[in-house]
Amino acid sequence: MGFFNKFFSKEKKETLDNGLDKTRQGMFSKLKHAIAGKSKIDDDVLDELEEVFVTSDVGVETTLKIIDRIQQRVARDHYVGTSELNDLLCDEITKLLADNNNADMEDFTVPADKKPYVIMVVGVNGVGKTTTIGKLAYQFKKAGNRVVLGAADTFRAAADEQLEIWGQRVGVPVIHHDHYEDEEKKDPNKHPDPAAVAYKAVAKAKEENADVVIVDTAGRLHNNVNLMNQLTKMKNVMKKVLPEAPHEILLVIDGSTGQNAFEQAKQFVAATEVNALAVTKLDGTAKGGVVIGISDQFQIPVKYIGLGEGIEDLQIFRKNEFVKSLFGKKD
Ligand SMILES: Nc1nc2c(ncn2[C@@H]2O[C@H](COP(=O)(O)OP(=O)(O)OP(=O)(O)O)[C@@H](O)[C@H]2O)c(=O)[nH]1
Repeated sequence: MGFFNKFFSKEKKETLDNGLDKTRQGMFSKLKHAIAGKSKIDDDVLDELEEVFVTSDVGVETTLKIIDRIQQRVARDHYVGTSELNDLLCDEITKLLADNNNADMEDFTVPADKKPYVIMVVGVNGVGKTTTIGKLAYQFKKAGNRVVLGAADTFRAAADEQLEIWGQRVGVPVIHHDHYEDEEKKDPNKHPDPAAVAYKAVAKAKEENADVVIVDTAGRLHNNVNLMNQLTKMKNVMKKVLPEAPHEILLVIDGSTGQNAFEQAKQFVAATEVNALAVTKLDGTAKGGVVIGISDQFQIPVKYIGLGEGIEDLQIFRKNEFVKSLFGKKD
């Protein structure tokens, strides 16, 4: 599908229920199988349950926590029938996620006392970084904010162009490196300094009294040290314009890669001070359980979830709604 068609062919945004369809169906069929012929939650059912969650990409540690909680409930309430399992799981997983103390965001607003609010977006190539930036810009603008984008992924020429298209689509300015519009200076072997773009973007946002500036970064460098050095340089340069910048380092991870998403998150969290997460591509995958594990394992809030390619297909992650949707519960 062409780049533009992705936006325009979508008539309405994905609902959470639609987006999580595959994950829900996958988990349900496994759960059904796990309790087939059983009326009571016993050790065998718990063993099966463990397998269901591990194979649904929830991750081993988080799975063990869930099983432990169910075990305690069963011990406390003596006889718990398998018919109650769904409610029990929904209840305990919601509580587990609430335990990490990360309050859900209310809406797409940025703190009024941090102006411009600087978001640096990190993640490996192809996870949906640029798309997430475009969707975020759309939501922030819709909420009445003035938005500036910074195309600081100077390692891939296409990244610039893609962000420019998003900027035009949303109607927000995109700050590029100096070579961007100067054909003569374009040299595929020379990468303009991403830190210079980050600086320009924050300076422009400050000058224009913008509310939020979202800065893209390169997805992959030759090694972790390089990546870390570059991200550090970008942060330091932004601080020259605004000492408290960046306020947010948003790591974008691809939920459809399941356990790989965990590994990516681990590496980035070790390399830089990630303080917010976005998990993309939850539509069309049965691996959505990974959000439960990620939310539990990293003491970093999952702020956003990507549920499709359209401009409106980014939602605020609300633990309660997410778990309810996953277990097919209606209010
Ligand atoms: N189904 C689905 N596709 C998505 C989602 N988010 C992004 N994509 C698609 O994933 C592909 C990669 O997205 P990009 O935004 O280009 O990824 P990136 O991380 O910026 O990657 P580079 O531009 O290669 O650095 C695109 O085809 C997007 O349309 C999502 O939530 N759901």
